[in-house]
Amino acid sequence: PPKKERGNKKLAKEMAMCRTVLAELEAHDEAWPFLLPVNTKQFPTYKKIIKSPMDLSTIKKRINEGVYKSKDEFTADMRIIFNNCETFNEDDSPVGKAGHSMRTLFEARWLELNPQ
Ligand SMILES: Cn1cc(C(=O)NCCCNC(=O)c2ccc(F)cc2)ccc1=O
Repeated sequence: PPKKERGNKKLAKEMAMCRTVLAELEAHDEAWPFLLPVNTKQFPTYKKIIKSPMDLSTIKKRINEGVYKSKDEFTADMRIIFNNCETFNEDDSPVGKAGHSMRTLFEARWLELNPQ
């Protein structure tokens, strides 16, 4: 089949995997800080400190709107979530701890589905 068709099939498979991992993270008990964009009325300094806000609902939207051109763009947005969390939260805070465990969960699951 033509290159373009092969590429689209590959991307569809990659996005199906991204959807699977995203759904698993959303279902996790410690996903609550990351399900929606951080409320900047509740946390007024957030916008000043965090230059690239990201959350699981935004990633879901981007998958469904066909924004990602590869699984690497998906993983880059996922890692922004966890890096932002470390920037804004103490490691031993509830949100900080949730961020560390969700990052560990994501990276382990991602490796399972993407043997290097
Ligand atoms: C990533 N991050 C999150 C927070 C944070 O406190 N975020 C949630 C506050 C309250 N929101 C909920 O508890 C909630 C939200 C959605 C949901 F479906 C169920 C519960 C603070 C700093 C930070 O860096």
